Amino acid sequence: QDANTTACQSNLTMAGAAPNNTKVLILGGGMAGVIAARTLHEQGIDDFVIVEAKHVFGGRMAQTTFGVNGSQYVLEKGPNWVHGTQTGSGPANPVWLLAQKHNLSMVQSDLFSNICVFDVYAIRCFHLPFFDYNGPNDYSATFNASLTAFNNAIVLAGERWQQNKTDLDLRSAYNYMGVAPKTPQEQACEYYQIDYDASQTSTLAAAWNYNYTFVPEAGGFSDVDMLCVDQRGFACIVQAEAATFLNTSQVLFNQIVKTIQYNQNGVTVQTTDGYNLTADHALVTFSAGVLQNTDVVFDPVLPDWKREAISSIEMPVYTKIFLQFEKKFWFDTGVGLYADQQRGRYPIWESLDLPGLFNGSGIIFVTVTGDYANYLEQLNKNITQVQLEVMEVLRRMYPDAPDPIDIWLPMWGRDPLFRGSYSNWGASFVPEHAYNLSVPVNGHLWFAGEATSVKYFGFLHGAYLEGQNAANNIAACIKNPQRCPPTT
Ligand SMILES: Cc1cc2nc3c(=O)[nH]c(=O)nc-3n(C[C@H](O)[C@H](O)[C@H](O)COP(=O)(O)OP(=O)(O)OC[C@H]3O[C@@H](n4cnc5c(N)ncnc54)[C@H](O)[C@@H]3O)c2cc1C
Repeated sequence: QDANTTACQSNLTMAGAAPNNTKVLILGGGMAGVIAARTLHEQGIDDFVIVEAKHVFGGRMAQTTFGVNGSQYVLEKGPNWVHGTQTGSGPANPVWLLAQKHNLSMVQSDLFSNICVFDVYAIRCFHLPFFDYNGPNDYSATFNASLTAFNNAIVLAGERWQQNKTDLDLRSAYNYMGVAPKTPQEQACEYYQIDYDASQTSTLAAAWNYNYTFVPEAGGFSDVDMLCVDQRGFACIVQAEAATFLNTSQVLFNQIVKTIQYNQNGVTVQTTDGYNLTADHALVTFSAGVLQNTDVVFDPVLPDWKREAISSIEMPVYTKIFLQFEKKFWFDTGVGLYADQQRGRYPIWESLDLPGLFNGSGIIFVTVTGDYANYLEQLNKNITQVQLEVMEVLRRMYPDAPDPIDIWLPMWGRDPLFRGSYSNWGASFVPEHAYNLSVPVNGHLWFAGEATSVKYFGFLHGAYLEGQNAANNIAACIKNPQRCPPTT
């Protein structure tokens, strides 16, 4: 564990004693779980315990210390951006507010064309360079056409939503609009707009996928993205927030929940260490990927409508592969796009060796998603093979590229605490599924997390708002039984 992270978490690195009986068990200490706990506290309810498998808060907000001795940096293996900030006096992204409260170091980046760096003189923006398997190739016109097609698909999705029409997957929406990316360059551009964000191939991503976060007119925040470069780690904002209101007796770290028994009176949770925790209510904040697998057993099994909703959401993998070189030899922009003959093969390259970021670090990372990320997980950390493939691509972009001095990648799909990176609506995931994901079972078993957010699924702010909302509902039920959900 990084010393920096421990500092963010203050005295909460100690696990508390197992409680006998509490009003609420909060299962999972990611963004949703910690904000749910804070909300209960704000509501005057402190009789709760957070049960977390790891020994720190943050969940998918997790970092690694990467690089050779003497040149190491704390990098984010999970979320890196606050997506959407605030427009004028409109609603503010609560994660943006939390980041400011805890003085998180961030840099503004424009994922769709360039990255802007603030230095002492000015704001400087750099433009996206393009490559394919023959080296540099300026297909910026194709990129712009692809951006227009994507924006048109979003408008179309919004119109269909307003008219109560069924969702279209993006492939169908593109066909409908007469857009059919065929060449490697066209497909790389399409990948940049779709798969890079939704972590899934365009045939599976729902067309109304992006309507809220970036669009203030639709109730979202703004189209500004802020990249976290804080060496305490992005998770610091959750850990430092937890330290403002929690005490050690409200936290049980290093406990993996194995079984959740529930009935019309309450909930009993068993952990792999043999703890039996009882409570009036339990709030499950585990990822959709965890719930789709058998890592946690519900007794009795969850009702059909709940299992259908959990099974219907996509939980694809998004993998960043970090590389460090003796010194930088690549583009001066934030992002470079590579078009391979195989769609999705090492397409998005992001430089961290920039003024305002980690200048002089020699670090670049390449992101793969969906099927290709699954393939990398099948290689099971065969880093030699990954390096061979990545370098084959990088040398198509830069024939004289030397070997890296360090390389690392996480395994989100294989991790039993996550089983994927973040949720995404497939075209067969209908609004009723979204509603059913968050609806409590038997009046005592509650659900929250990024996946239960209809407007902001996949995002940190979705997890934040869902944790807050569920805790407010639990508090209302505790204070007034007439406001409890039905027990059937
Ligand atoms: C690679 C990647 C990139 C991302 N990029 C961004 C981004 O740039 N911006 C953005 O807004 N979002 C991004 N996200 C999504 C964001 O990370 C999530 O939306 C958010 O962190 C989810 O929070 P949560 O509380 O719902 O779930 P989690 O963070 O998954 O919290 C659940 C907690 O439950 C714990 N747990 C699981 N199983 C058990 C068990 N059996 N027993 C006990 N504890 C258990 C886990 O350890 C975890 O702490 C990214 C995610 C990934 C993986």
